[in-house]
Amino acid sequence: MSMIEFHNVEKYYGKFHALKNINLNVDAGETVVLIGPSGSGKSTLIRTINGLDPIQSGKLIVNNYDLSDKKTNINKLRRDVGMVFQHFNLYQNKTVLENIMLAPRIVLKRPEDENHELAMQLLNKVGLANKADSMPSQLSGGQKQRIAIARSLAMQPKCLLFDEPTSALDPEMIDDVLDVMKDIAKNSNMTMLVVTHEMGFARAVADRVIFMADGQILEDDSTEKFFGDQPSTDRAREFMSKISGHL
Ligand SMILES: Nc1ncnc2c1ncn2[C@@H]1O[C@H](COP(=O)(O)OP(=O)(O)OP(=O)(O)O)[C@@H](O)[C@H]1O
Repeated sequence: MSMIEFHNVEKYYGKFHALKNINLNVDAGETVVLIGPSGSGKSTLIRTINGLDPIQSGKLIVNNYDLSDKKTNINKLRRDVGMVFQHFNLYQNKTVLENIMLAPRIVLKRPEDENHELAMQLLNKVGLANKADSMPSQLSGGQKQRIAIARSLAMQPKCLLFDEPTSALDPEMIDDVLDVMKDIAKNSNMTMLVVTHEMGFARAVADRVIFMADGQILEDDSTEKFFGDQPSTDRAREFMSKISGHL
């Protein structure tokens, strides 16, 4: 079953053509990694999926919601499609536990004891149960990102979008965050779309790798093909050789 379908999608920022004729299908439960040079449209593409960036033409269906139709209730869609950002976006004046419990309480009306129990389970899952009563400012970047992931998971979404979740982190923090993401990819049925330069993560858990350049999808390959054979386009081969230090 498809979770995400792009049909001939075009996106402009003013006159700038940011997404060009995007056709993409992601099945429920798939883990897909998006790579490509800076400015190629990766963030724009995943931000269209939960309606953060509107599209101008084509058809975009996410979890059976039609994002090409302006009447679609985006807030309902966002209950099922979570997003983890590069800069965490935690509520600074709320404790870690409150950060995780707030949206399920307000949006899902989850009963308080159940909400608390699930939040604590998620804190355990990301290895930060001892930080429940801390404020975000007391955490390292890697810890903040693990809390942001736990907060997204608390909504029990069907799909999670990650926009360069480790790019703002010190190198020694990155693996802790990637381990949490690998665990989700391996042990849940969630659909995951991840913009990242972490090729080790892509090799370990991605079903597919998508390479973008200049607002277009140039490669959409199985992980085995992308890393096993050479990518088929010159642009992707050139990109991979530039980042080979990270492999
Ligand atoms: N709000 C905006 N208004 C105008 N132009 C934008 C806006 N957001 C992005 N762009 C432009 O769209 C292009 C694609 O940006 P996007 O952030 O999607 O690229 P990216 O592949 O995610 O890059 P990076 O890896 O650097 O984050 C860039 O040229 C960028 O300058």
